[in-house]
Amino acid sequence: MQKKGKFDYILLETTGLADPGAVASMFWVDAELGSDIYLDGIVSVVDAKYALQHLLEEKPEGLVNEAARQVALADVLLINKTDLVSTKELEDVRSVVRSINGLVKILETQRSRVDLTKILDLHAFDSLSVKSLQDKFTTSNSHQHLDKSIVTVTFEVFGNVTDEDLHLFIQNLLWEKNVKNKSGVSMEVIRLKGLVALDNKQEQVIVQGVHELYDLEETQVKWEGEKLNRMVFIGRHLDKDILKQLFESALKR
Ligand SMILES: Nc1nc2c(ncn2[C@@H]2O[C@H](COP(=O)(O)OP(=O)(O)OP(=O)(O)O)[C@@H](O)[C@H]2O)c(=O)[nH]1
Repeated sequence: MQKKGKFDYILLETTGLADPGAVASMFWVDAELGSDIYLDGIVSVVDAKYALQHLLEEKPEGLVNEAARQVALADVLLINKTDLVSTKELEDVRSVVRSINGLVKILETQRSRVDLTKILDLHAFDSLSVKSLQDKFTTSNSHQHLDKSIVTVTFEVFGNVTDEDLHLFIQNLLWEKNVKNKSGVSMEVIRLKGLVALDNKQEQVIVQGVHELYDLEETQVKWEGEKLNRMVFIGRHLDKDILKQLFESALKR
């Protein structure tokens, strides 16, 4: 790529089978490194007609369903070709997408025609997303449609956590992968978002994670009243009760 001056925006289209998480991780640069580039957000497109077939396809043990992974990582999801399906079929696609990713913003399109302001400048990875995280947090937890499927798990817990205990909680999940579900299978977190209360900070802190990368960012928003930590996990083999218990035990007594 050669161009004088700065780019306004870089849109990177991956191949159909790509894992967007791996690509996103490369661009998710630490703000302190002073890079001009920041990761704005991940947009995925599914075809209304074939989405269910692809999303619900069971892959052999150990293999991931790429379509479901792309939905899991998306900040915005276009359900395209809505003219080719009935209202009921569209509703089914929407509900499966929602069960995989409880945070994603869904847009329904024909010929992928979309208002650009809805897919650019998302700020999905920075502290500006606090408001939207709060708004979205009302989403309920997904019920699993398949045992091995990707789901969204959310919970809220009052309290404070120390910096160290929060890092330990996240690292056990993302790095050590030693947090297991009730069947003894390690939980696999693909995307993580949270609003947390650190014991030594007045402001709300946002946690973001993609694959094994994660980041804590202090926001400008001060806590008011009781501090309610909100966590969202998207991944496989997740168990809400165990995750919540673990987070609770990380909180300061
Ligand atoms: N009926 C209908 N057809 C569409 C729509 N959007 C795209 N198509 C048609 O679908 C065909 C395939 O286009 P796409 O599915 O967009 O193909 P693509 O995503 O570029 O293909 P890959 O990158 O290989 O996945 C083309 O003939 C398009 O004109 C739509 O909303 N409705």
